[in-house]
Parts: sequence; structure tokens; C-alpha cells
Amino acid sequence: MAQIIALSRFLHLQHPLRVSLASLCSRSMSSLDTRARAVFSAAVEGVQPDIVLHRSLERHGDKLLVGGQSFTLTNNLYLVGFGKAVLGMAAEAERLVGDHLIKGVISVPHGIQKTLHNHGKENMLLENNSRITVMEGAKNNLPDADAQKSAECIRELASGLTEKDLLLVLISGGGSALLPAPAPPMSLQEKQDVTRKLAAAGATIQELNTVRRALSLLKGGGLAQCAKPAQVVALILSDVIGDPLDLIASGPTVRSDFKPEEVWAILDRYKLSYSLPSSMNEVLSKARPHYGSQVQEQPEEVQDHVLNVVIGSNTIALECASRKAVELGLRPIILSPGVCGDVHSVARLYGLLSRFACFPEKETPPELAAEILQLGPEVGVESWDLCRTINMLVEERKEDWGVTCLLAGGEPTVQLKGKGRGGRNQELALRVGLELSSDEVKSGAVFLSGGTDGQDGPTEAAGALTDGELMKEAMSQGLDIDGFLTNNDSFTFFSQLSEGQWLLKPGLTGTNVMDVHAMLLPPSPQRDFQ
Ligand SMILES: Nc1ncnc2c1ncn2[C@@H]1O[C@H](COP(=O)(O)OP(=O)(O)OP(=O)(O)O)[C@@H](O)[C@H]1O
Ligand SMILES: O=C(O)[C@H](O)CO
Repeated sequence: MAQIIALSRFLHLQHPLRVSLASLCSRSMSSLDTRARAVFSAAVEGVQPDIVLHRSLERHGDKLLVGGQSFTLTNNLYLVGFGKAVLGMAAEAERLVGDHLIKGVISVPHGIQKTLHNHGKENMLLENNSRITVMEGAKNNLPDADAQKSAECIRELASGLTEKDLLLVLISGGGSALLPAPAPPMSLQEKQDVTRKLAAAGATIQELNTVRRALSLLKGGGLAQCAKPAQVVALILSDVIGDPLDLIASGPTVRSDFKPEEVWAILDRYKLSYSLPSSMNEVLSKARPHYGSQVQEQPEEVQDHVLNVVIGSNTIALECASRKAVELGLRPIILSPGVCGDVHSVARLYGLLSRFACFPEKETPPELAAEILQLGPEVGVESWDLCRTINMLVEERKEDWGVTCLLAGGEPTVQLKGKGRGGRNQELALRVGLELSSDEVKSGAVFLSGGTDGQDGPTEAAGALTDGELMKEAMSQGLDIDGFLTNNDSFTFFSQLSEGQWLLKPGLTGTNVMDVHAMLLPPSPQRDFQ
């Protein structure tokens, strides 16, 4: 396969008849990368907001079944939502239970209706006669006055409910910025400054949202508290590793045990404790273990009226990808949905795994497995997941199972030093390409990394594909990989390489469960150890 790919690239670049000749071989040439793209599409398809919502809500007459519980619909339904994917969730919810819906308000990103319309995603838009009001805001993913207005409308709706009412809360990534309700006397500007400084200093989403929860009327369970005594059912599309309910969109329906020392420790870590506005000191000193920051301590049972259900996650996307891999004749192995850490280390991991899978001798050297295991903590992958993966790779080598499809997900990080255009998926693909290219024995592996939202950093690509021919291909086209990497310019690199054919460009997908990685590993060509 590697030879066919190499030949086709040669034809594509050098031969005067390159277009027609290349297209003659394109079917076999692209077999692995076509399958990698199909596996990625299946991952994204499996977590489309309307699909996950449909999967999680069951309607039998006036009964609504969700998360193993049953609720009676008696024209008592209200709906609120906030996040990048809630428009599609709301559209499907209205199709399913709209006849009982009294009123809804959702807070969604600025311009999203137009963008979804332009991408032909009409199924994610509300009907003209919808009972749900769509409010756009949070330009550039920052809480703004528009989002604050939406949050106020959502708070008003929730606060007016009675014990007969059922409130559906739709939550997805980006929800924190779309539901700003600064605890008085803090202003939106002051809260925005603190979160912006934290983010710029490199705070993790866990740290950021721990602080956000402490400063908000609605986060950290505040929304659920407002809706009391109504029954609350929150349907959550997770964009955080491990699906922690209290952190996704800062957990507006999840009771948070606020620990002031935890918040101060985070502010200290990023050297912000001494430059805080006085209003923030006031909010933090008043706060107690509670729902939101302004409410007095509540007993545990107040949470009884809330059901939180994760309806979509990276794990689900990987399971869908795995099923697609089987359909395509590949042997799937799911490594982990929690890959994080610097892209350098993550690329190294994939390089080592490919070397291990395709090692051309009967026994793989134990040092290789040891090096893989050592990397685990740096890239967020548990030892047992690595051991399980290594064992499966060993079995596949012994039994000659054909092409393996190694799947993983998560959200690695890039330390931005240059001024180029790129994203963590494209930079990871580029670094994995270097790893695969540097192998003496070419594994023939193809690697794909893509953001499930369809957008990788500030670029129009979701990610990129790569393989062991990357270095040769780049050199033959006069592209200096190191230069592009130093300048964090992976998008420009992949746009210039072979006319952009290695870019992954599904367009905006309307969902977001972080990133998906797929590495297709053909059996070693020198396999004579049977
Ligand atoms: N030139 C670049 N090269 C590599 N990575 C970049 C570059 N510019 C931005 N990034 C990375 O892209 C990420 C931001 O992009 P994006 O908006 O896709 O983030 P996200 O975390 O997927 O957002 P969300 O979860 O809200 O969808 C950051 O991790 C940032 O480090
Ligand atoms: O909105 C947020 O807080 C992030 O997207 C994590 O869920």
C-alpha cells in the first residue's frame, strides 16, 4: 500500500498526465486515508446534537422516558439551553415533545443560525412557529452583554416555575460563555477580565470553570436552584475529558461544593490574587458550599429534583467510529477518550505505537513497550489502557488480523510561540507525520486528527491526515516542515502540501465532543515471523 501511495504521489506531482493517471489509481491510492476519513465522519455523525437527543429521549404518549426515569407531560414543559450545539438539540426536542412545550429560551453563539443555514443543516434550525426563543451572543466565545441578556431571560424563565412543571435544560460546550450571570456586586466586565487573564495564563478548563462557578449566580447548580420546585432534566453533550458534570459549561444544574481555598489556590497559581477587583473579593468571601455563590448552604436532598444525563461524549463518538471501522474491514482498538498533554508527547506516543504494531520481527523489544507505558501520565492515558492496547497489538501481530484502526480522543495542547495559522489537530498530524517518516522501517500507517466541531483553531479545517511519506513529499515540494512548526503554521503547511489534499475539511458539524484521532496500521510488509 505504501508503494502505491508513493507511486500515486509521484504521478500526482511529476507526470505531465498527472491528473488522469493519478485519478486512475486514486481508488487504491486512497484506500487507507479514505477509510480514516470515513471513520472520523462516523464519529462525528454519532454525536450530532439531534441524533444524541433523539437517542436519549423516549416518548410514549404523555410519558417521557429519560435516563431510566419517567416524567408525565401535561402541557407543563419548559426548555432552556446554552452552548454551541444546543440549537440542534432544541430543534429535535421540539420535534419530539413540542406539543407539550409552553416556552423555551436558548443562548447560542453569535451567527450560528446563519452559519448552519449556509451549511445546509436545516435539521438543526427551529421552525418559524417555534415556541423557543433563540438568543445569539458571546462573540468569539467570550461572555458579552448579549449573552448576559440571554442568561437573564433563562433565569427569569426558571425562577417562575412551579412543582407541576418540567424544565428541560440543554447543555453543551461553550455554555459557560453563553450563560454569564456575575454574582453582584461583580460586573460582567470584571468577571470577563478574570477569566480572560486565567485563560491567557494557561489555566485548564477545570481551573477556569472552578473559578467561574464561584463567581456566578447560575453556574455551580445555581440554575437548578432557581428552577426549584420544578423537576429539572439536564441533557448534556460533554466537551470535557472524563465528562465531569460539575465542570461542563460550569455545571449550572449540578450542586457544587464550593471550597474557597481551591479558588484562591488557582488564582495564586496564576499570580492573580493581588490584582483582583474588590467586588470579586467580596463575592468570594461571602460564598459558602452551596448552589451558586449567593445562596446559603443547602442540604444534599435539594438535588432530588434534578436529573443530569450525559447524552453525548467523546466515548460515544469513538464507539461509533469503532463500529464504522468494523464495517470497513478494520480491526478497531479504542485506546482512550482522555488524550491530553502537549502535542509533542502525544505525537511521540503515536510514533511509538505505530513502531510497536509494525515491528518487523517476531518479538517486539520490551524497551518499546516500556517507553510507551512511561509516556502514559504525560498524555492522560491510564496504564491499563496502554497495557490493553499493547496486548491487543501483540495478538493482532500473531494472528495477522489485517489493518488495525487505533482510535482515541481528547484535547491535546499546543504551546503557541509562532504567529502562523493552525490548530492542535493539524499540528499533531504534522508531528505524527514526522514520527512516521523517521522510522527506518516504514509502517505504512495513516494518521488522522480532527476536531469534532469541524474547526481546528482559527482555520477552516477540522484537522489533517498524514503518513510516513510526509517528509519526502514536503521536501520534494520545497516545504520546510521545521519552519512551519516553529511558527505554529500547520494550516499553511497542509494547505500548500499537495494542493491541500491532506487537510480534513468536513465544514462546521454543529456538535463538539473534543477531538478524534484514528491511526490505521497495516500489517508489517516484512511479516515473515508466522
Ligand atoms: N496557530 C496555531 N497552531 C496550533 N494551535 C493553535 C493555533 N492557534 C490556535 N491554536 C489552538 O487552537 C485552540 C483553540 O481552537 P478552537 O477554537 O478549535 O478550540 P476548542 O478548544 O476546540 O474550542 P471549543 O472547545 O470551544 O470548541 C487552542 O487550543 C489553541 O492553542
Ligand atoms: O463552556 C465551557 O465551560 C467549556 O466548553 C467546557 O464545557
